[in-house]
Amino acid sequence: MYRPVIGIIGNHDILHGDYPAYTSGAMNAVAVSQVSGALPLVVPAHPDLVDVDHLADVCDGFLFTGGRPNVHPDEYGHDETEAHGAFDRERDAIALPLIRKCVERGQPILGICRGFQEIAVAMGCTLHPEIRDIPGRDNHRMPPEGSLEEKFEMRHVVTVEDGGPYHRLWNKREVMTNSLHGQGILECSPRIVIDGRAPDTTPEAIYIKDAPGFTLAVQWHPEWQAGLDPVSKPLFEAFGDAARAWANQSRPSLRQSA
Ligand SMILES: N[C@@H](CCC(=O)NCCCC(=O)O)C(=O)O
Repeated sequence: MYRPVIGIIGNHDILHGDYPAYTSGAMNAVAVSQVSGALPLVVPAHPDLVDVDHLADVCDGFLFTGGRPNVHPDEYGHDETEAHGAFDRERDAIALPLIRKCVERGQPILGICRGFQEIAVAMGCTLHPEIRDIPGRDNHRMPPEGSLEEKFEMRHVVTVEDGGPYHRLWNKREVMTNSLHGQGILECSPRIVIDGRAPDTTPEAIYIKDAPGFTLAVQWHPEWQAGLDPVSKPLFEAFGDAARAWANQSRPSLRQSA
């Protein structure tokens, strides 16, 4: 079976105190390779190094991963405040136009956490820098200390719409998810459908209205134990199927030679 190429849009990082690197958590690559059945390609998301049109032609789909830096509020018309924390302007400069390009041409995208927020902003939503400060909302951040198991522990239910794409994927309307974010969607744009919410109403699962391709994005981290988790596995499998279908349609010669 042809393994489509999935570009992984990760982060600009500093390793060992001073060594600049373009990184993505290993669990993203594992999920893409072993669950989506695709070739994972980590992309250095910097406009001096890659261009969006070239990337879109090289890859069959894109995973927009989690990442601690926040989308810069300039991208949705808000002023920068201390609560916004750190940024990755270079990733913003690649991710947002790439999302718009993929949506326009029907190329599959999957958004995780920061990636979910990028997809929302690229389609016109605004973000709140710290959703736990909104009255009635819970703290969705990960515990500051603890093992990976503790950080990625299941924390709350997400309820999805009856008959929507997530309901069809899981054949159930309530699923348990982890939670490792501080920001969240504040004002939703007409292009984004909020399909799933946490019990405190925080948007957790979205897709893009009238998009010709796969555009699912979740605020939690399905890459955690993606091959075992009954919620993550169908999500990554469906993403891989969509990327394979894109490759079949856009690059049949590559597929036949594989
Ligand atoms: N910065 C955003 C997004 C949070 C997010 O993606 N967290 C993942 C952290 C894991 C990692 O470093 O990859 C927010 O806080 O809302």
